[in-house]
Order: sequence, then C-alpha cells, then structure tokens
Amino acid sequence: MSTVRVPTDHPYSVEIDYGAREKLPELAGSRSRIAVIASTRLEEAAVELGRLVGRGNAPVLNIGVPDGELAKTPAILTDCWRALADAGFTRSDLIIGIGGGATTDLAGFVAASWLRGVDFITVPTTVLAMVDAAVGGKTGIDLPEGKNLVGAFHEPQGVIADLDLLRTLPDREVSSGLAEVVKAGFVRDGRILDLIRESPEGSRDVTSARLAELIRRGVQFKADVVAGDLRETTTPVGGRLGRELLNYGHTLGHAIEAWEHFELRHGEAVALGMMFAAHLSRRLLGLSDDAVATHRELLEVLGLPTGYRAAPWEELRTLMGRDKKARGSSLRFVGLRNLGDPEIIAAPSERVLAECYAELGRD
Ligand SMILES: NC(=O)c1ccc[n+]([C@@H]2O[C@H](COP(=O)([O-])OP(=O)(O)OC[C@H]3O[C@@H](n4cnc5c(N)ncnc54)[C@H](O)[C@@H]3O)[C@@H](O)[C@H]2O)c1
Ligand SMILES: O=C(O)C(=O)C[C@@H](O)[C@H](O)[C@H](O)COP(=O)(O)O
Ligand SMILES: [Zn+2]
Repeated sequence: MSTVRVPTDHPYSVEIDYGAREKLPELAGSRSRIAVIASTRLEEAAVELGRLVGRGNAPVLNIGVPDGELAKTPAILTDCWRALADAGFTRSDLIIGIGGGATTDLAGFVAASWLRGVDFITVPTTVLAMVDAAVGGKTGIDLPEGKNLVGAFHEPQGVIADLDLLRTLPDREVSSGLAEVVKAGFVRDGRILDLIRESPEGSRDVTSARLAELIRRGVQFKADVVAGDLRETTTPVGGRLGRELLNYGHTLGHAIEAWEHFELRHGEAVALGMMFAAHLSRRLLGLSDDAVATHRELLEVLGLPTGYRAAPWEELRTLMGRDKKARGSSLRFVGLRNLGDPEIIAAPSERVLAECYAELGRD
C-alpha cells in the first residue's frame, strides 16, 4: 500500500501494508545468525515470522522477553546479551524486534550495544510502534528513576508495518497509539485532525482504510522530522523546530507514566502531557481557548484521558527534572502558538507550571 522512505545518512524504508511481512526475508538478506526478540505474549506471531525469515537462513534464535514495559530493564537487556553470547552472535548477524514499542525499544538497544552495533529490523505490532517507536532510531530502556534514561540512537535497516498484525490489538492499545498520531496533527499535519473528526469510529477501527491512512501520515511525519535532526539537537532545522518536536506532551507525560508505574499506557500519559502543554501554551504563547478545546475534544473522541491530578505535583516535578530536554535545572517544553505552529518554552516559572497542573486537575 505505501512505502515511506526515511532519508537519513543511513536511509531505510517503512513498508506499510496488509501482509507486509512477506517482505521480511528479502530485507533480512542472507545471514549466518538471526535473533528474534519478541514478548512472550506474541510468541505465535514471532515463531511464524521467524520461520518466514529463517527460510534459506540458519535457524532463528528466539529470545522471549516479558510483556510491555517490563522488558525495558537492565536485567532483561543483560539476558538478551547473554543469549547472543551463547549463540556466538557476530557483527554480520541480524536482530529482529517484533512487538509493541517497548519490545522494539529494547531490541533496538540490544542491537545498538551488542559488539557496539549490529543490524536490526523492526516489526511493530501496535499502532504506536508503527507510527513512532519502531521508526527513527531512538532505542533504550528505563530505570526506576525514570523513562528511557539509558539508550542510543541506532537506526534500523528497515521497518515492516504489517497492518494484519493489528487485528488482535485491544481497543485501549489502539487509542494509546492514536495519541502519537493526533500529536502529529496538533504540531504539524492538520489533515490528521480532520480525518479523526470526520470519523472517530473509523479512526479507531483496525480494519479501516481511515486508520491505515492515519498510520501512513503518522509515519510520514516522523520520517520527515528525524531525517532533519536524527540526534535531537536544540538548533532549529531550516527555521523549524527539530526532533524535540516529537516530544510534544512527553515532558509531563513521561513523569506521569513513571509515577503510575506504567499502569497508564504510554499514549494515555502523553495525552495528559499534551493537555498540560496546551494549558502552558495558552498561558505563555497565547494559544487560543479554541485550540485548547480542540485538544480536549479530539483526545476524548479517541478514548484518551484529558484530566489528571492523582500524583503530587512535587513528585512529578522531580521526575521531569530528568527529562532529556532539560538543561541544568531548567525545563524545556514543546508548546504551540497555534495548532501546527510549535515553539519551545524554555525555563517556564515554577508558579506557572504548578498552576497549569492544577488546571489539568480540573479538566
Ligand atoms: N523509540 C521511540 O521513538 C518511541 C516512540 C514512542 C514510544 N516509545 C516507547 O514505546 C513504548 C510504548 O509502546 P506500545 O504502546 O506499543 O506498548 P507495548 O510495547 O507495551 O505494547 C502494548 C501491549 O500490547 C500488546 N501487543 C502488542 N502487539 C499486539 C498485537 N498485535 N495484538 C495484541 N496485543 C499486542 C503487548 O503485548 C503489550 O501488552 C513505551 O516504552 C514508549 O516509551 C518509543
Ligand atoms: O522519536 C522521538 O524523538 C520522540 O520523542 C518520540 C516519542 O514519542 C517517544 O516517546 C520517545 O521515546 C521519547 O523519547 P525521549 O528522548 O523523551 O525519551
Ligand atoms: Zn511517545
């Protein structure tokens, strides 16, 4: 159906289609060893894909990891390294990460760190991983102190987004993935907002052409942004914000996600972070009340949360201090002047931040 090119220094493609997994053997090429890293919950799909790619290649090493965020830990990372060591994995071998964003983040970091870097391919199986996590080369794991604190930039050889794999995805996960898609709509691609508004039900239906189009647009947005600024500098690219743009909603979102010990889905936490960023933008960049209402309306129709006050502000503030955009003791937020017109908010006052959190509690 569509191929999105990611034109970085190591260009690669994202294949988006029903049945796209058929392209996996060609992409993998001929290898002495292939390891498939997948969550134990997706074992069936992983074994099927392993067989597919194993044809004509050496037997595939299946490395099962815990489900979801539980995989993004130093202990599981070590288990993966040791499985590769046992199998005698060399620099010409290949790692394939199959699953949601947590699994592809882990698999990517295993590939980035093993022998200082081996090839890897991502096969995302959630909406979120298709539009965001599996594309762009950010890999890593969490620590108890916060999200994604350890990692590396390591780009995949290619991404296979097989839309058939979404058929078993629970509704809550579909909504969570759509948070990253609507993020792209808020900060750049206004057509995404129209597509969601015209049919919220279609947008959430994994068999619909509308969701396929939203996924394509989400991938295109991500590809455009990372191609201009792979390593997330703070310098604008061609007069526009660089990769930091992709962090819209994540400064508070990651803090809430960590504070909730991942009981909230990543997209749910980001939805709350985007509402917070909208309040902050209204206060500091003059974002209109209408645009804030658009955030609330679209997040709600996607089944995402818009109000939150469970965590004490001081705790979230400490967690936000570990955000990668922070410089010294100052926080940096991605904000909006208007929908589609982003700008960095550097070092907002502590008073305004606390007041905006109180506003989030009233949403
Ligand atoms: N590297 C990046 O650029 C980037 C971007 C966005 C998010 N992330 C990371 O991605 C993670 C979130 O990803 P996620 O939302 O995919 O979560 P996830 O990986 O935790 O997967 C969510 C759940 O869906 C299940 N699942 C996956 N595919 C399925 C399928 N096809 N059918 C049924 N169940 C399925 C998983 O087993 C899991 O329980 C977070 O760790 C976040 O930090 C990374
Ligand atoms: O790819 C990016 O860059 C992003 O910021 C995308 C985010 O959606 C994603 O959650 C990412 O993992 C956040 O990265 P971090 O650097 O804030 O940990
Ligand atoms: Zn995200």
